[in-house]
Amino acid sequence: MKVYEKAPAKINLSLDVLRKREDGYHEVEMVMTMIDLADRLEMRELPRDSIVISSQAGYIPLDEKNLAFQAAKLIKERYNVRQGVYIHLDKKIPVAAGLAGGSSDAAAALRGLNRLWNLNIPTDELQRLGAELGSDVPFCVTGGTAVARGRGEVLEPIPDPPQCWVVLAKPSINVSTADVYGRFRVNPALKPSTAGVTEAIRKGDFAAMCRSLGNALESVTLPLYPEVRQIKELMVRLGADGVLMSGSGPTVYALVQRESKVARLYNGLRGFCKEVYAVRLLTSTGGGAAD
Ligand SMILES: C[C@@](CO)(OP(=O)(O)O)[C@H](O)COP(=O)(O)OP(=O)(O)OC[C@H]1O[C@@H](n2ccc(N)nc2=O)[C@H](O)[C@@H]1O
Ligand SMILES: Nc1ncnc2c1ncn2[C@@H]1O[C@H](COP(=O)(O)OP(=O)(O)O)[C@@H](O)[C@H]1O
Repeated sequence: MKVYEKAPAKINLSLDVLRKREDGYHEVEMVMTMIDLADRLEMRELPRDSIVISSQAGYIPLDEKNLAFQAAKLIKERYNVRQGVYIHLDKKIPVAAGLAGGSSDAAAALRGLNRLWNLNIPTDELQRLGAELGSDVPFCVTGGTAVARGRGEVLEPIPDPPQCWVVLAKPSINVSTADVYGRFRVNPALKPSTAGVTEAIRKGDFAAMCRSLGNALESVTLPLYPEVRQIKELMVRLGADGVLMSGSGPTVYALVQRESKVARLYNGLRGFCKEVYAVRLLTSTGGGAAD
């Protein structure tokens, strides 16, 4: 038997870092939503009891460092599954980009293996397992739009944002999430308004949502990598309605509602950056391409 799962990328519409905790993680408050840029996972039973990962992408680990491998190992151990699995990852989400590609693959593996092995694990338990794999995995288990607190695993679902285009540009630099959090210092003068974003979303007010976008981790990543700031500035010049770095970066996204602006942004960014994508938000009310 085979199962397939789509693993979409997330963007952070707001990301506030409240304080460093004693366990080394940071207490966050962020608004996350999914976009229609996704990896695809195929999961197939193996006759022997092992986990095998393959991918067309040459630049991700295929051993126990792969988050989909870790998800399979965790679920096998906890539910005493003696069957093996072959997982193929069709990678489309750029790696180490601030888009939670690995986390979404792990979440998709949890959902898919729950089906493949008929385990009937409830969603909240899949999220608890996900939290053992990474802070963004619980959100990726359900997707949608949510305020995430704690280290990212305490989730409050909220309505989807007003539908729009998302034009993303990933500069070819590698940013380590742990390094960015490690360098972060709380600055009350640079406090993103999670309440502003959620209020705008609840009112369906696209312009107010764009005005409220904010990411505290920009205070670390922008000074370290000037090209990230340059891309933000270019996006504004090219007519973006709202612009923000996602997660710890380095990907920057522009939100636009008018389709006529998308080609202008896409082409303008392509002159500056090799990896540029134009996609829709993945909302439940349509607009995101279904599988
Ligand atoms: C910044 C965010 C925003 O959505 O996304 P990305 O940039 O990774 O996409 C997340 O908080 C990243 O979540 P994730 O990538 O799952 O992080 P984890 O694997 O759990 O942790 C990697 C490292 O980041 C730091 N970390 C992570 C989350 C958190 N709330 N506080 C932290 O200090 C820790 O040093 C940890 O060792
Ligand atoms: N399935 C996977 N896809 C992408 N990266 C993975 C995967 N499994 C493990 N990794 C590793 O996780 C790290 C972070 O990748 P990713 O989740 O794409 O970034 P981010 O947390 O910035 O969104 C990379 O260094 C990569 O080698």
